[in-house]
Order: sequence, then C-alpha cells, then structure tokens
Amino acid sequence: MSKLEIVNLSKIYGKGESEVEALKGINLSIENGKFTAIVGPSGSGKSTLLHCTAGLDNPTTGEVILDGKNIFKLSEEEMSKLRRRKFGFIFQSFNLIPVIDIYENITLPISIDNKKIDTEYISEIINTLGLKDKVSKFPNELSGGQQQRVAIARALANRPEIIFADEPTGNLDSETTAEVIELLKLSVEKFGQTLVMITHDENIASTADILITIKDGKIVKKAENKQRKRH
Ligand SMILES: Nc1ncnc2c1ncn2[C@@H]1O[C@H](COP(=O)(O)OP(=O)(O)OP(=O)(O)O)[C@@H](O)[C@H]1O
Repeated sequence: MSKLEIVNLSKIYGKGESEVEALKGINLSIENGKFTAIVGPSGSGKSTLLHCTAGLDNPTTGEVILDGKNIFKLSEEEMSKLRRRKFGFIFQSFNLIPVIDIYENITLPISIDNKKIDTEYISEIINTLGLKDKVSKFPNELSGGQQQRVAIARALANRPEIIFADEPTGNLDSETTAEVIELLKLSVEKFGQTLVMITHDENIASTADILITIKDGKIVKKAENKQRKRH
C-alpha cells in the first residue's frame, strides 16, 4: 500500500533567462514501510524533489497526496504540524542544538509539540543507535558519526510516518558511513518506518528496496530490489 503519492510535480526556479526547470512532471508512489533511494547526477533535481515532497518547498505545479489530501492545500499551521508529527528529517549537516544535551536534542520534536515523552521507546532508540552513554553529553563532545546517530534518533523520536534523508552520510568517512546506514536501516526495519533517502553512494543505493533514478528533472528508472537482505 502506498503512503505518499507524488502527482505531476514540477518546479521552476527563477524567471526568464535564468529560469531552471528542476522537476518536469514527476509521478511517484512512496511505498509504506520501505526504503526508497533516490540517485542521479548532480543538479538532476533530487533535493528539489525531496524538499517538495516533504513540504519544505512549494512546487510550481503538482500535488503530494498524504492521507487523501494534497499537502499544498493545507494551511501554514497544518503544514507545520504535518512536518513536525508525520515527517522526520536527516540532512548532511546534523543540525543539533549546541546548548542542550543529547537526550534533549533527541526528544526535541516531542517537547516542541508539548507531547509526553514515551521514555521506553526513546530508550529503545537510544540503545539501538548505541548512544546510551552519550545522553548527557553535548553535541560538540561527539564525533561526526555520533552526531549523525543523534540526528537519526531525533528523526525517529516522534514516530514519523516517513523519514526524509538528504545525503545523510555526505560528511562522514566511509567506515562511519557504513555504520550509520546500517543503523538507519535497522532502525527503520525495527520501527517499521518509511525511508526516502538521496544518496550518491552506489553501495547504499543497492541496498534499497526501491531505487529511483532521476535525470534532468525526470524519473528515468524505477527498480525494485526484492532480494534485499533483512536483518
Ligand atoms: N534555490 C534555487 N534557485 C535556483 N535554482 C536552483 C535552486 N535550487 C536548485 N536549483 C537548480 O535546480 C536544479 C536541481 O537542483 P537540485 O539541488 O534539486 O539537484 P540535485 O540532484 O539535488 O543536485 P546535487 O546532487 O548536486 O545536490 C539545478 O540546476 C540547480 O542549480
């Protein structure tokens, strides 16, 4: 069953001579509980697609349907609630808050929403991501890989329906990359969440359930990997 329907999405940046058609009529269903990887050359429109799909940017035309509703028809308040409650984000830069400790960083999406923290679930995430002895530390006391694990934990904290990740390992060395990706996939499988990830890394892409290739703002290939190893 699909979770999110992307319908005829297009995005034009700029006007006149400086106009760039970044997305040209994208149609795609994001499948529930699966890991979808998006690959393609630099400038092909991957980040634009991810940002529009996640409601971080407005498309020029097209719809993104979640729970039967076009997210671009939501009010500003409904849209920010949607981003806060149903979506989780992981970017290349970890975007942790330096003045609060790791536990507070991880639980921030819940406290911002004035929700009660499910301490058992949060402990499970913290243990799965190997962060148990780091919870009272501050971001600058952690390595890049550890900070990205915190960002993953934060993205999982409010049990989002979908996690969007834009080159989440772009700033990490290859060993840490492998470790972070394994943990991300393990978390997604263990907690049953949908993951959409942009990556330049062919090894990572080859482990996805669904591999989408974008070129010049269009989907040129959609491949399903039925053999993917499960943990
Ligand atoms: N804010 C913007 N203003 C104008 N043009 C933009 C803007 N953002 C992206 N573009 C252009 O839109 C096209 C698609 O960019 P996008 O960042 O989506 O590609 P990408 O596949 O994610 O690239 P990369 O792999 O290098 O991150 C590019 O030609 C880019 O220069």
